[in-house]
Amino acid sequence: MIRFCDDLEAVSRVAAECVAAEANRAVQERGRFTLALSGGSTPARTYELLAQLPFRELIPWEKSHIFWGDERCVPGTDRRSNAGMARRALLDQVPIPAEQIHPMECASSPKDSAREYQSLLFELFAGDLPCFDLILLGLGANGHTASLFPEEPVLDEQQRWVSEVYVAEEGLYRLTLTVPVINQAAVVIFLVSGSDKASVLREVLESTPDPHRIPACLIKPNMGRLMWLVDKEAASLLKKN
Ligand SMILES: O=C(O)[C@H](O)[C@@H](O)[C@H](O)[C@H](O)COP(=O)(O)O
Repeated sequence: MIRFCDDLEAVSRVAAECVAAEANRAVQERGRFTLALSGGSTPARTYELLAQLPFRELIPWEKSHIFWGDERCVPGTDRRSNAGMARRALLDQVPIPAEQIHPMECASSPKDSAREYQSLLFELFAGDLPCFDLILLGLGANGHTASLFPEEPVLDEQQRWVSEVYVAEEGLYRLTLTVPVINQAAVVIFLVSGSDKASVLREVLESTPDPHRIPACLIKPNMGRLMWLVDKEAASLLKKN
C-alpha cells in the first residue's frame, strides 16, 4: 500500500499515527509492542511528533520495547548514532522504561556485537524468529534500506538475524537486521521523502530490478503488511500518484 503525502511533515504525521495504532493493537492482542526504528534523517520528525501531544499520550510506553533496524558502530553520543538520534528526538522525552530500550551496541568486535544482539532477540522473542510488531525503514538513493547495501553478501543471509556490515565509504562497521527478520514483521513501513529518492522509488515500485542492486526490493513481508509513506517530491516520477 502506498500513501501519498504532501511533504515530510505529512509523512511524519501519518507515520506517527501508524505507530500509535500498531502500538495499541499489539498491546491489546499480545500485551506488548515491539518497534524497530530506522536511522537516517527522514524519520527524525516522526520521532519528534511521537514525543509530543497527542501521540505521547496515545502510546502505551510502559509496554513498548524499542529496537533498531540497523546502527553504526559508533558511541551512542556520536552524532551518527541512530540510537543517539532517537533518544534525543523521542526516547528521552517519554516514560518508556530504560530496560525496554534495546540499542545495537558494538562494545566488542562487530561480529560478536551482531551475535550479542541476536542473543538479545532470541531471549526477547522466546527463541523464535523475531516477529516485530512494526519496523520503520528508510530508503537510500542507491536502493539500500537498513544497512542492506547493494551487492553485499548480507543480502543473501538466511540464517543469522543480525549481521555486521563494513561500509567502506564511511570507514566503519554497521549492524543490521537481516532480510528474514525484517520480512517476518507484522507491519513494515517505509518513510520516503525528497526528490533525491524519486528515481529509486520508481524502480522499487514500478519495475522489478535485481534486488542485489536495489536491496529495498527484498522487503516483502511474509504474512505482514508493507506500507510506503511517500511525499510528493519522492513520488514525482511515479506513473500513478
Ligand atoms: O542508518 C541509516 O542511515 C538508515 O538505516 C538508512 O537505511 C537510511 O534509512 C537511509 O540511508 C535513508 O536515509 P535518509 O532518511 O537520511 O535519506
